[in-house]
Amino acid sequence: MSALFTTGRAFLSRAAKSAAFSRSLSGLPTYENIIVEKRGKNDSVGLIQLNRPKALNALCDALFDDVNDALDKLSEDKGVGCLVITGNEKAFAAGADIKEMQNKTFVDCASGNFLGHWGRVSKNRKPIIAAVNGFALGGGCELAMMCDIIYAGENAHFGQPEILLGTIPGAGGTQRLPRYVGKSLAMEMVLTGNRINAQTALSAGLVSKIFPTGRLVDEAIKTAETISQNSQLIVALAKESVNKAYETTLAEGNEFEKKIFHATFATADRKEGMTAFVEKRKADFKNN
Ligand SMILES: C=CC(=O)SCCNC(=O)CCNC(=O)[C@H](O)C(C)(C)COP(=O)(O)OP(=O)(O)OC[C@H]1O[C@@H](n2cnc3c(N)ncnc32)[C@H](O)[C@@H]1OP(=O)(O)O
Repeated sequence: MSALFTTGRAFLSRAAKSAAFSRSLSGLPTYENIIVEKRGKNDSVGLIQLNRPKALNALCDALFDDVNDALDKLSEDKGVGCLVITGNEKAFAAGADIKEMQNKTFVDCASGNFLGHWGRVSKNRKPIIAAVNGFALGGGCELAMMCDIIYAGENAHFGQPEILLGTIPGAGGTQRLPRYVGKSLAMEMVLTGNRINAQTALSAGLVSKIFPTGRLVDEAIKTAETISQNSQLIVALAKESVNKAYETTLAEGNEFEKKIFHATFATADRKEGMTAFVEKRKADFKNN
């Protein structure tokens, strides 16, 4: 067992203990494949930790069902303003579960819309930060890219190695990756299966910040807490507007943004934010 793995297990067992404690306070359900907690000031951050360490958090169907259920619960929770998804220190997630899909046929995939339920992560209205330590490969890299912000630990590695398994990415790897890191690097990653490290991911634009491995999750929670202090209503509109930039032409995107900007003037939070500035006090947003 490597020193790194020992550290990862220690991290997990600490997280598991604190999860058990906070679950009893928060009323969040327990899951087989993930640990869910509320963290940060006023429990305003929902933390989802992928928890299949023996399989390097391979994304089996049941794990994704757990993630989707937790996202639903946290999205309904008015006290939670931002979410963080993480793994452990060895792996964020090593991809879709190869053992689970090894014997699937085309008919199984097409008729069951295999991986279709993964897309719900990117449709969530609340912002999601991926805190990536260790391997983020295949579906693991795609899961990180479905989130709104990616922070990486110094030991993070990103890759789309599906080509080595005789297949291609199936949850956005050939679509999101070129938009984030450019065509040349994305093409090289997808066609060779080679991984990039955290530093390359930072300079190419896949991640916005790198932190020491042990500090990563706390830093992601800090940012999530900052986001949670803003109006949830306006945060959701801002997220929608930034995402529009990836779905439309520049002119259409600018038009959309202007309309949403005008729409914020119909909210009490916009009035409160500007009044608080003029009165030199902190805004007290009510999410309306
Ligand atoms: C959308 C499509 C996809 O995502 S396809 C999957 C893409 N991902 C991959 O191809 C990565 C596969 N994993 C690896 O290449 C390696 O595990 C590694 C480089 C991530 C780590 O290597 P290491 O030597 O450190 O660990 P092991 O290979 O011994 O793995 C430990 C344990 O985890 C199981 N495992 C790892 N990845 C997966 C996976 N994607 N699906 C299912 N299981 C996985 C691996 O089999 C080992 O378990 P064991 O019981 O010992 O067989």
